[in-house]
Amino acid sequence: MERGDATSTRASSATQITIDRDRNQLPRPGPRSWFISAPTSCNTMFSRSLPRLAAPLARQFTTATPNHPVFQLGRLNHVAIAVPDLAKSTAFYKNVLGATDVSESVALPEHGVYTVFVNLGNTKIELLHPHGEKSPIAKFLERNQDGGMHHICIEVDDINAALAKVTEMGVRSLDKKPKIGAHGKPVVFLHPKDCGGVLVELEQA
Ligand SMILES: C[C@@H](C(=O)O)C(=O)SCCNC(=O)CCNC(=O)[C@H](O)C(C)(C)COP(=O)(O)OP(=O)(O)OC[C@H]1O[C@@H](n2cnc3c(N)ncnc32)[C@H](O)[C@@H]1OP(=O)(O)O
Repeated sequence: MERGDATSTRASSATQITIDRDRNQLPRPGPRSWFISAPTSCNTMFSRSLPRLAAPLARQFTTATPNHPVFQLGRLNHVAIAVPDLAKSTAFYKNVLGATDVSESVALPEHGVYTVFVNLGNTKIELLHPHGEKSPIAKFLERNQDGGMHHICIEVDDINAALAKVTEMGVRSLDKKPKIGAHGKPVVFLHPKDCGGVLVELEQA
């Protein structure tokens, strides 16, 4: 069922949600299931976005207990760009665009990348270059030989709560547990196919 079908199949949606809540479980993860499954934490948002739904259904949502801890989304930490030539791309931001706060190249073998951070003040650009033969960005660079935008990183205040919520809503994370990312803080990556075609990194701020 697509999001636009919600009002026309109101009765079946309500039944589904009630069954899921009563079993204390949510619908199985699957493509786009998080648009329609309305887990308990989104109940207020869901009911606001469909104000014409019957009032008893909205009240039923707001009294339910979330199955996961609550977390807050923060600012955009960085936009990562995979590049075939790290020195050349660093020079572009430094010498052509005039960036003044540019880090040295740092090897992160546990992530299979070298990174350079270009600090713009309001956010950062992370230049990524493959490190080692099993780099997770190698295939990406094979497909995008001039380089390209690889992921975005958004801060959260509680990475475990964020991971629990996205998992509950059917979004695949690429690791079962958070890893320590480029800033020495826990991170998780979310599958680009579940995030509108963009690889999304969440970082605990
Ligand atoms: C240091 C740290 C930090 O900032 O803290 C980092 O940056 S580490 C940065 C490097 N680490 C990571 O990226 C870790 C998470 N990444 C991964 O686990 C992987 O790279 C995946 C995202 C699962 C992709 O894996 P893999 O390349 O083996 O899969 P694949 O080539 O078969 O791709 C599967 C589908 O996803 C798409 N796809 C692959 N990478 C993508 C990306 N970056 N953005 C958007 N779409 C992407 C492909 O086009 C393909 O779509 P089609 O099927 O339609 O063709």
